[in-house]
Amino acid sequence: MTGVVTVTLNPALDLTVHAAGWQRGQVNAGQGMHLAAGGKGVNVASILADLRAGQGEGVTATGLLGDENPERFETLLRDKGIRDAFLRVPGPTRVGVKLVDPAAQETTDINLPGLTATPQDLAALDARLDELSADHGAFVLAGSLPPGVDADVYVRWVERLRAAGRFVAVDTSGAALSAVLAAPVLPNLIKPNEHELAAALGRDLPTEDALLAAAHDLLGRGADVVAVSRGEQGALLVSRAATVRARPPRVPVVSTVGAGDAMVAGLVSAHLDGLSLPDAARRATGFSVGTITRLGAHLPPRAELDTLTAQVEVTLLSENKEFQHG
Ligand SMILES: Nc1ncnc2c1ncn2[C@@H]1O[C@H](COP(=O)(O)OP(=O)(O)OP(=O)(O)O)[C@@H](O)[C@H]1O
Ligand SMILES: O=P(O)(O)OC[C@@]1(O)O[C@H](CO)[C@@H](O)[C@@H]1O
Repeated sequence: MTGVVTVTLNPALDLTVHAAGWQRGQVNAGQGMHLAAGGKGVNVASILADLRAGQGEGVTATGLLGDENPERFETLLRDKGIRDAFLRVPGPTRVGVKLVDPAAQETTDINLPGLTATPQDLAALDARLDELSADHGAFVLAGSLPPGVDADVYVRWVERLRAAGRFVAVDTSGAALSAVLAAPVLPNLIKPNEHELAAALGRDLPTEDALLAAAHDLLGRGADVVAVSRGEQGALLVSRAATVRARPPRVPVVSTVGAGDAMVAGLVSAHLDGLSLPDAARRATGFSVGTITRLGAHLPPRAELDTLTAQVEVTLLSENKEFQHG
């Protein structure tokens, strides 16, 4: 059972505005804009489909999608061969503003709350997840929660899916991440960035050692892989078999939106392909770097991706032979 389901409770139409040297509180000139379907799970599905060279077969995207502006989502999913299992809910999907300053190679995000989910929407999504879990092996629960959703929704789904023997990855933030990290059953894979992890645990994690200690603590409590991403500094990854640091090469950044989602897609595909942690770290970092060299969550062509992936610097910080093949 190899199919992957990505779940996006709070998708977003990403409005990327390029404004070189823009200044807060000033009148700024923009050079261009781009509107694209996004949201973390949508982006993960998009990257996974690219990995299969446009044959998204085996990738299913679900969640809650506003029925007033679904066209860009429907087109993306259709073009990439991703199965559209989104429930339609009344109203417009939120817009996410991504202000890119190409000169500073910096992206500023303004994420809106999204459509309020009703208890009926959530019950219907529960039922859809049950259906999908019958014949899909891996689930990615990604992104923020829209209004109306309890912070422990991912906790419930992680418990249910893991009890059914499914592989579950979670990438979220805020109260939803705090709830996931405090739950008795952890996801197989967790990918917070360093700031999200510190905020969710309610303490500073100012050093690599502090981040690694926090990640190891989550392994001890049942996660299989914890990947802490650190923007241009790369990522720290831990499993029971190894502890790894991955550093990306320097690349011309077009937009960092989707960098973390590409990393999640890389790690999930690495799990499905049975890669070791160092190889998974290399693949996932290659995906992230490839994604930030273009607009939207898309992998570059194969040759370019391979070149970037070969330039990722992977350092094995420690290994545990007992679990090498675990
Ligand atoms: N400026 C950059 N230069 C090179 N690589 C980068 C840069 N920003 C991000 N990356 C790569 O992308 C990975 C994930 O980035 P980051 O830690 O910013 O994730 P994130 O905060 O979850 O991202 P997002 O929420 O925007 O998708 C990093 O580990 C790194 O490999
Ligand atoms: O509000 P969330 O769900 O945390 O983040 C939403 C979002 O920033 O995440 C994606 C990039 O990771 C974007 O496509 C989207 O706008």
